[in-house]
Amino acid sequence: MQPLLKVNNVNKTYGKGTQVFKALQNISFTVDEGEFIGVMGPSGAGKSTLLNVLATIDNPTSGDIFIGSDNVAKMKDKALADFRRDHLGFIFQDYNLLDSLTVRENIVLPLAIAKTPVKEIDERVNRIAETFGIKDLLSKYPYQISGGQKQRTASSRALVTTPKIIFADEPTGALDSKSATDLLESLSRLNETEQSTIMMVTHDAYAASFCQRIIFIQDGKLSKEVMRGTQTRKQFFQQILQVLASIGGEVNDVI
Ligand SMILES: Nc1ncnc2c1ncn2[C@@H]1O[C@H](COP(=O)(O)OP(=O)(O)OP(=O)(O)O)[C@@H](O)[C@H]1O
Repeated sequence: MQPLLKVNNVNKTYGKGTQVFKALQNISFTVDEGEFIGVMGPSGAGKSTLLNVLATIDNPTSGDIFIGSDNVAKMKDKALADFRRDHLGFIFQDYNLLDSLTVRENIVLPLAIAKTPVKEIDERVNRIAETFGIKDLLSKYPYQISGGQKQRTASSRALVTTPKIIFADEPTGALDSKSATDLLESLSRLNETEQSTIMMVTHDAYAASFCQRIIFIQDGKLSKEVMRGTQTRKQFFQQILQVLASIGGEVNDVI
């Protein structure tokens, strides 16, 4: 597998003068194409900051971030906005759906902006709605569907443009356990069948156990890394709990 994401010596500081706070310090790692990688760590460790910097939502203070052959850390605003629209997908905890649009219209939005032909739009929407199990909901409005269904709609919208990489920040944070499992299984399936590259921040060991690899952040630095390898998901879950206990992260002991 080729590295798709290359992070070299990334630093992020907030504030100025004596008020400087180092949220990320010398972060370096790579993510292969087709990997499903998790980011974990104690509250305030820098997980969301890292995701936001990699996802071009925030600028690093220094360092390089290659997505494919493009160094997004050095890109200017206009090029960055185009790159974000054309190559990146986002899933947030609070869905960010537009209430005045149907489920279908919400999913179609990024394709319509990219002026995709109608026939192709129909094919793509049907396929992604099938993957996320929301085909019967396409004509409903966000207020008519559950939180889990909203998140599967938001995930469909993030993936319908077949982005190079999907960034998910606590995507199961607001979901009940059944809805969380449905979402995580859909993401895993997509990762396996379409080789989608997914990076997910989560504080939840159960959600993390669906990943192939987890990197742990502590005080803005990379501290540990674990691979699922040939372990079952339950064995991986136990391993993640052990690492969390050793670094003082939150432990969410459900399976
Ligand atoms: N805009 C900002 N200005 C100053 N400090 C910030 C800013 N954003 C984040 N921080 C600080 O940077 C550190 C990392 O924050 P971040 O949100 O990345 O942590 P996290 O690991 O995602 O935490 P949580 O699990 O609680 O969401 C925290 O100490 C936070 O207070």
